[in-house]
Amino acid sequence: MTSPENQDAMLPTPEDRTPENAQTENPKTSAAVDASTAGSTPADARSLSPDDADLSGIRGWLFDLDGVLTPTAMVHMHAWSRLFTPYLEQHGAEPYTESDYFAYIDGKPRYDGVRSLLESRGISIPEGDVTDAPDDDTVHGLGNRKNEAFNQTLAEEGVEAYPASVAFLDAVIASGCRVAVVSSSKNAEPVLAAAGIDDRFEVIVDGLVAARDGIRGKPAPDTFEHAAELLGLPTTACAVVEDAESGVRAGAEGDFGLVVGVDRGVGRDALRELGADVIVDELDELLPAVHRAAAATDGDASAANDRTTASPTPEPEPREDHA
Ligand SMILES: O=P(O)(O)OC[C@H]1O[C@@H](O)[C@H](O)[C@@H](O)[C@@H]1O
Repeated sequence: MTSPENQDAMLPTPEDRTPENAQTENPKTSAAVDASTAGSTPADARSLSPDDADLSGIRGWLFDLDGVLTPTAMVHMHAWSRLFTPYLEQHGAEPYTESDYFAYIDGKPRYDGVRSLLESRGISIPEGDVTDAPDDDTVHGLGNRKNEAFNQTLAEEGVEAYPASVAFLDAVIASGCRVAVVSSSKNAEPVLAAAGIDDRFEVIVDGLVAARDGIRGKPAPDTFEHAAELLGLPTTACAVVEDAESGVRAGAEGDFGLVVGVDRGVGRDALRELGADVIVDELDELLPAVHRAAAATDGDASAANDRTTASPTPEPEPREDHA
């Protein structure tokens, strides 16, 4: 079993990111974002610190999985590298780097990741279909090859959830919030089960659900919106929790109450510019805000209770009729 700590140690830092992969477009401002400025805080930074976050209107939490709840972004990353490092070499293309993962693949549905990376190298191959064998030279064949590598690592190493994410998850559940997982991965259920946290979620919208129901994947907000609907909550009462560029874009694009960016390597400035409202390194930084919101709700409830149990309002004195 690989511990989250060990996997964390392998995570790329913002410094590992190259300027060329960090060029993104802010869906809210349409401004070009250059994450090579990571480390400096723009003067107009609008993201709240976790200490200032007001969670009082939030009744549902929509969690991404890989990189937010479990360190499986690393497992995906390695599986993609096992696919594309030899593949690009064989095609005489620019070598595959970790930066390519963040720029073209992270958070997106499997075959969208393949298309996006191949497009970046000007390589065009047939689409094929999901039944393609892993050694077929098609978009689906390559995706299936990557999936074999992913499942092999998962079986060999297992997965442990991030302890801080589990602490946060349990705190929001205890505070009465509803929770869902929203993942592009078709392997979300086995990953949640391997991490022992599958029983905590009442709703799971994963790559299988999206493909079955024809829901657009991240960076479109649709899978998050679908999860809010299944929870029976308006999107404005839900918070999106994401670590990937495509996922934060999806959250910013929708009308959600809050977008929390977890910095696992994308970089704080890039997350902020993509539309994250609050940025943390670990989710337990938001525990004080959860407790504050729960205390305020309890306070409201007991005040309402006091009002209903207080002695009834006396009948008004009969008005003297001076007419
Ligand atoms: O191939 P899967 O398991 O369906 O996953 C698709 C994608 O799922 C996302 O959650 C990951 O961030 C990506 O790295 C991954 O490629």
